[in-house]
Amino acid sequence: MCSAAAATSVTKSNKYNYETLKVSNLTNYVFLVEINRPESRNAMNVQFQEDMRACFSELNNDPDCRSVVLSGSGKHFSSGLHYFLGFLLITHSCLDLSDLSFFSLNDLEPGRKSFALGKMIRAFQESFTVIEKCTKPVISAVHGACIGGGVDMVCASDVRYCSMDAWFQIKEVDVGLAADVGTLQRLPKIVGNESLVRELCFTGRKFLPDEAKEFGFVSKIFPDKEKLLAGAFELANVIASKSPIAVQGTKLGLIYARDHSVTDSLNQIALLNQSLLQSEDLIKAATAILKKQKPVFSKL
Ligand SMILES: CC/C=C\C=C\CC(=O)SCCNC(=O)CCNC(=O)[C@H](O)C(C)(C)COP(=O)(O)OP(=O)(O)OC[C@H]1O[C@@H](n2cnc3c(N)ncnc32)[C@H](O)[C@@H]1OP(=O)(O)O
Repeated sequence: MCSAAAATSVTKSNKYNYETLKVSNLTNYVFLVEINRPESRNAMNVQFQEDMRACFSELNNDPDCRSVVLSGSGKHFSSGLHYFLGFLLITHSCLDLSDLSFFSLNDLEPGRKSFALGKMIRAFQESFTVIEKCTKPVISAVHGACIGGGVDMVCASDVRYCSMDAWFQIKEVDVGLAADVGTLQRLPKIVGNESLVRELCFTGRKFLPDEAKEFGFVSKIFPDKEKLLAGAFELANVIASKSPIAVQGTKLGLIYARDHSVTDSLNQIALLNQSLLQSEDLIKAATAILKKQKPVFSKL
């Protein structure tokens, strides 16, 4: 079993060097991504969004990565949207990423102001959608608070585990906005209980691990953060030991099926597998079963 302490930091290479994320390469193709702004309880700022987009696109292309554990450093998983960004939303100001100056959208006429806000929202959305676009399974390991943007983030991951001290809050209504970066779109499909989803989204009430597990938001609860990470790494290692062709084809199939009809999804998987069934991984897996050996799959 892997521990957080056994993680090898890969920040020495330029590849995974981020201001707001700490990326470590665990053994056997497993990566750990930690939101690394503990002083603000991992609040999500503009730099964080940029780092997320870059990091998950890199992980997606990295043949040495087969599964990812997503965690938060310090006391909480994430306090959600950074206060300052909330303030910018209220004042309708924008950060110009080319020269890091602020400009007021209020100087724009309504049509242009509306397009500028749309662009900003889509950039926010993409910083979590990259988790879904990454074909390597992502396991969220939540401890402490997981608020607003934190819930949006874990909704985009493949598996959600938490520790006993975790709590969740879809807090957007309390800050005067309709959640617009993934919770309203993904949560109903995760939970399958529209009545409960609406209750949680309309009220912003906190929910705790036992309730989250009861309605299928998290699949396992661990006594503390250390055991949570150990459990998440154990799962990530099992996934990483399988054929990467099979695992990544499965993620593509599951996400497609979530968003399309059964007929369309059967067609999609037939088209995908008419290519993937020609992989050497099938022979390797079958031979290993017959010989009672552990298969070793090539990098993908
Ligand atoms: C990319 C995002 C896209 C979509 C966003 C969707 C909307 C939302 O996320 S709405 C939710 C907004 N978040 C909140 O309302 C949470 C506010 N924070 C808290 O409730 C608490 O801080 C806490 C997370 C429960 C943690 O409590 P505690 O452990 O007692 O720490 P504090 O003393 O409260 O805070 C320590 C330190 O962190 C700063 N901080 C906390 N949250 C944020 C934040 N969201 N943004 C910026 N900074 C934050 C807090 O100000 C403290 O700073 P000091 O300098 O030490 O005073």
